[in-house]
Amino acid sequence: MSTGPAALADRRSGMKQQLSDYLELTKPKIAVLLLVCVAIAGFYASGGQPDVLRLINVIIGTALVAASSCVWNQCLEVHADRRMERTSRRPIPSGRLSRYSSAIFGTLLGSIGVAYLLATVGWMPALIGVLTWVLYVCIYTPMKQWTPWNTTVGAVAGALPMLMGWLAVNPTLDLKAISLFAILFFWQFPHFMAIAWLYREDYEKGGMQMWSVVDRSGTKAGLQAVSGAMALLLVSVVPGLGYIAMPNITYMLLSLFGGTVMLIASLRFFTSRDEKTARQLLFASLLYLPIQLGLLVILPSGV
Ligand code: HEM
Ligand SMILES: CC(C)=CCC/C(C)=C/CC/C(C)=C/COP(=O)(O)OP(=O)(O)O
Repeated sequence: MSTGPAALADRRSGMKQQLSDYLELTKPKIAVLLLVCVAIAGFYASGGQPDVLRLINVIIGTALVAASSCVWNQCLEVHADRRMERTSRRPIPSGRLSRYSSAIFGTLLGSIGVAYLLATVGWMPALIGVLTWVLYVCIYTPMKQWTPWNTTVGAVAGALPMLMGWLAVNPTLDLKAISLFAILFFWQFPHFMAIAWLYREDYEKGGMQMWSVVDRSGTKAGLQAVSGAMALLLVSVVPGLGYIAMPNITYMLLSLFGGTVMLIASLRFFTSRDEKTARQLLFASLLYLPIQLGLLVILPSGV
């Protein structure tokens, strides 16, 4: 084996590339927003006075289990990912990482994550973590090839981590916990229908049965976005109700405003269905979620 400076530099850059490939497998951008949501759920569940260590622990455990689910998702979807432009350069379809080593990596992440959750925040968040993993990897992932209802199942998997954050600090799932779950659940319809429309040709190539593929006119994707945004507008107000005698009016008004922006963006997408309205809706969705949930941190008196 060559040990000259050039060979050493080559080996170092190869290792760097591998590390960045393994990181890419965990879909870190989605994970960041998801973990912000988990943190806010935990903060909100504690009535604004969180046990910081428990909060950090549930974030770490959820990050590991979510990363594992994303790795396994890509191990199972390699053939479809290879056919789609958006995903063809991912580490497994492009041949930079093997399916085998990725599956081992995903299994390690998941096992450590579940053990970590069990050891630090108890069995309830750990159980929801396992259920979410199974829902995402074993049900949602294959379902994408069968039916457009896959998004509804994916949205349950996307929203369940809210309950992990909640249950880590509060063992009772009440109306506020359910409203947090519902906010994240309904948010995903406008978020994803914009994406499903933008990448409809790609999804078709990958054999994915999204609403934008089974109905090429885009009417059904538009309707799903608008229905999701309407439901989102309604449920986002619920955390402001607090005790009936003391509703958090500021929170409720700001929620109505944010929800209306999402609804208008969804309606524009429904009526025009072009690149511009879809991109605007996707952008609005990515801005809306951290702001909406941030209101629960800034204006906690509605708890
Ligand atoms: C049915 C559920 C969901 C589906 C099918 C979905 C799908 C996707 C896809 C395909 C992209 C990539 C878009 C692109 O490359 O332009 C994306 C972007 C994104 N998603 Fe979702 N998503 C879902 C739920 C979620 C959830 C629950 C979160 C976090 C709370 C989330 C956060 C994000 C973020 C932050 C981005 C932008 C990342 C980037 O720029 O690559 N998504 N989503
Ligand atoms: C704790 C735990 C297990 C959390 C998992 C939560 C999680 C990763 C939710 C993601 C929601 C979702 C359906 C994303 C899109 O995946 P996709 O497969 O449609 O995206 P792709 O086409 O880019 O691969």
